[in-house]
Amino acid sequence: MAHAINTPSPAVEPLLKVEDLKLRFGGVIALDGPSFDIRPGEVCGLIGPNGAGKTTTFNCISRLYQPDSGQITLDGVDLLSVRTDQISEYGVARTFQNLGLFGSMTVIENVLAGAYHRTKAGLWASALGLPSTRKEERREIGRARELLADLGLSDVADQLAAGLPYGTLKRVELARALMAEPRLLMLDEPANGLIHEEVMELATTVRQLSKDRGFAVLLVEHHMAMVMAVSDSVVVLNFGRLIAEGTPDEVKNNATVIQAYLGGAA
Ligand SMILES: Nc1ncnc2c1ncn2[C@@H]1O[C@H](COP(=O)(O)OP(=O)(O)OP(=O)(O)O)[C@@H](O)[C@H]1O
Repeated sequence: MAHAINTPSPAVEPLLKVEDLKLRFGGVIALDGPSFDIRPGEVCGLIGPNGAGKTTTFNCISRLYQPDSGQITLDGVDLLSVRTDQISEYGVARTFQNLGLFGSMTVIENVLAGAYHRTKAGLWASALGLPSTRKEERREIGRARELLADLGLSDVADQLAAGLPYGTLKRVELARALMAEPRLLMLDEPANGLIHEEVMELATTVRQLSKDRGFAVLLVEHHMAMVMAVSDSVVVLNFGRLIAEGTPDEVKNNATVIQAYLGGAA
């Protein structure tokens, strides 16, 4: 079966390694040493009760926060020495809880904006319409149209983003992140604002694209059905510490996890 063949094997070297992260905000210990790995083509769900440290971990990896100590490496590269505005060059793409799209641009223009760090010419040369950039631009437009087709968005490609249904915009944002051809895609609560059917559809799409294209996914999400459906591995935090890690089934049946979600201390 495709699923069994594509599920990452433990023999594959991790792409992302997070080791012993510590971060304190004044008197609050937000992260108290979690460590975990994600392999290429693997979807990793990061869960935990409110205040567990999920967003803080996400923000350390996406370089919005600098941990007090610990290590984060992507394919051996020290991500902690990389600035937020450089992470896409290292193969990390992310989506935002409140959509980072431009309403006054068309869907395809928004998706193309995800590619500019990859083009040799860059945004300004393209804006000036220099002949040397036109060939590259045509290639990028072709890629954007393919991605839009993969995400079922061909019909809205030339429409303005403003006014499109929220579920559609979530897919546009995903397409834009994938335009950068990331090795690690980071999703920040993608289920937010979607109805259950849309969430499960998005879960299937993310899982399929990750397997087909071989990129890893870090998913921070409260929607348990989505996390359990999409993840190869699940990492559970509570009070800034890693309390469990395993397959969705292992984590679902873990007594410490159940206790943490019922409100008790781990
Ligand atoms: N910028 C900040 N300043 C001060 N404290 C913070 C900051 N960011 C997070 N914290 C604290 O760090 C702890 C971990 O927060 P974090 O947002 O990472 O948890 P979370 O698991 O994402 O929670 P939620 O599910 O509610 O979003 C919490 O106690 C939170 O109040």
